[in-house]
Amino acid sequence: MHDDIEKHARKAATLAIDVRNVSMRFGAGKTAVHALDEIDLNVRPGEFVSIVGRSGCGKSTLLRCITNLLPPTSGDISVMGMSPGEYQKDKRFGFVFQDAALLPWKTAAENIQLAMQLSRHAPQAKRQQRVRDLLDLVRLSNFGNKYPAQLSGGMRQRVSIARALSYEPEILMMDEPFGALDEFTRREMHDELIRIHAERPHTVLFVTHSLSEALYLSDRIVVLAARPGRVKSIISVENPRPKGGIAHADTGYLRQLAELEELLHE
Ligand SMILES: Nc1ncnc2c1ncn2[C@@H]1O[C@H](COP(=O)(O)OP(=O)(O)OP(=O)(O)O)[C@@H](O)[C@H]1O
Repeated sequence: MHDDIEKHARKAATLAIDVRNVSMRFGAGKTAVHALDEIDLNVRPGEFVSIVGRSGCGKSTLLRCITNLLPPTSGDISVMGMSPGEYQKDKRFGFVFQDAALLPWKTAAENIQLAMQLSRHAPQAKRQQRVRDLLDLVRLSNFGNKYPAQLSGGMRQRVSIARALSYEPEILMMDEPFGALDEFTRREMHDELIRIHAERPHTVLFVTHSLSEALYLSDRIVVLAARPGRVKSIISVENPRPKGGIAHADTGYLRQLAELEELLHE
């Protein structure tokens, strides 16, 4: 028994995110929505894991449960060995959403600086240098004094990524971050994200509707099925991004893409 507890503690400490048997039901009786059903998944530190599935299969609900925005109806979640509530209080997740949600009356640099100020992360004297470093990281060194309306959609998402990284989160939660971008900008952002992840390794949980995006970016892909939302399959990407990205025409990539398509449409 004691061994079991110790084994579990060791396992929990080595996982960034550990979701065990999590179910989520909204409402009660006949109108209840069974959004998540006995979900099991884990993410190792530094791993890039995507969640894909049709609209309504519970992707955002799962993210909300993990980040303490929503208590699951049953099951256990631990984040770096802590409950989501403890983790959020102690460390904070980095968030990037589809809408960059920048304050329009503040410049790119001020938006990043404000996030640092609110999280009381870096000492005030160091904040300006940190903002410059982050703008460099997302390749916007010359745009720090521009307002969101003066930036393209891709640039706004770069600011949003810099803002999320400003308080050095261990875990980045990305919910359809490139969903509103055109295909060219989206691909450019994929390579940017791969580069940023290589320069500043952190754990990423990434929600997307795009199978090709998931395959291009991830180490593993969790495929959710809908009604109720459950894990249908977890796929290890054969040639994951640290090896320098995958050509979109690579045969392994195309085979895994077809496998994912089949899983989602069967
Ligand atoms: N607060 C809520 N109250 C009631 N039902 C909810 C609530 N939030 C989500 N749901 C329901 O739970 C299910 C899962 O929703 P969720 O938003 O997690 O799906 P999703 O996979 O993120 O969808 P999409 O890809 O369209 O963003 C849906 O049927 C949705 O209507």
